[in-house]
Amino acid sequence: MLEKIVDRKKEDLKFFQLPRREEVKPHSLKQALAFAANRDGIGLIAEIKRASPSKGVLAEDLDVVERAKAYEAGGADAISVLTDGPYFQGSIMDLIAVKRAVSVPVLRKDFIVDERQIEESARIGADAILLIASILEPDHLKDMAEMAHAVGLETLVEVHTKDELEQLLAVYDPSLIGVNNRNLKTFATDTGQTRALSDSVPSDSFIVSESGIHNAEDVASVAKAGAKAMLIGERLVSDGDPEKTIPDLKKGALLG
Ligand SMILES: O=P(O)(O)OC[C@@H](O)[C@@H](O)c1c[nH]c2ccccc12
Repeated sequence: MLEKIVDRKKEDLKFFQLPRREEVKPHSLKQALAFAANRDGIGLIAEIKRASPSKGVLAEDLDVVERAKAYEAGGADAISVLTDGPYFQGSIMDLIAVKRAVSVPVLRKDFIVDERQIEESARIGADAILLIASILEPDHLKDMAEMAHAVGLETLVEVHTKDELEQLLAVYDPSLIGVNNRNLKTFATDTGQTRALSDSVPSDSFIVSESGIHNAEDVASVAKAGAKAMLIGERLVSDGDPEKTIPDLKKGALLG
């Protein structure tokens, strides 16, 4: 599946055009998450996605601006916006609209494989981008991260397995490491993955646990495993009252 997504991305990049630059104020993802980890025990990146390859349509008629404002009002420390069109029904317009509407940092979630997407991310006002270790060779990932930093973007580097993490750490030491709890072959999620990888993460890196977090027990488990932040999509995108759900989820960090 990941291969299919990346092939389609490369195909679409043949028609790439740079958007005009948004005049927006930058906000640091890392600072926001570190602040929240101290205050609440864990930081939260709340995600906006209409659909996903594993679950199909989650929220087709989603009003992304209204949802982003509700996330912010509920206490989300940052917002992630899926900008992939073919598989997640998102677009850079979603990110532009969200960034204009909130004052928490905004993460661009996409399949970044080409340096032009980095300049694009900076122009649309993203504060940070996701770089996925399973689609970029370690050296390439390092180059892309450095290019991103040079244009003022922060990076969240996502790994799925211990092997991937160790190969990456041999060449590059990211300060924000996302552990994806989703097995990309089966799509199954297991929050235990965060625990399985946390010992291999350098102590000065910040762990963001991603995927499959649905309730306060899941939050407690990833917090105990050493995650300083979590990325939650599905659970929040279809929630009737995210302003109430977000504080309830965060309380999980104080359990057990
Ligand atoms: O909806 P969930 O299970 O809460 O997961 C959110 C997020 O982790 C997931 O959307 C994600 C993690 N890594 C990605 C890479 C690309 C697209 C999406 C993702």
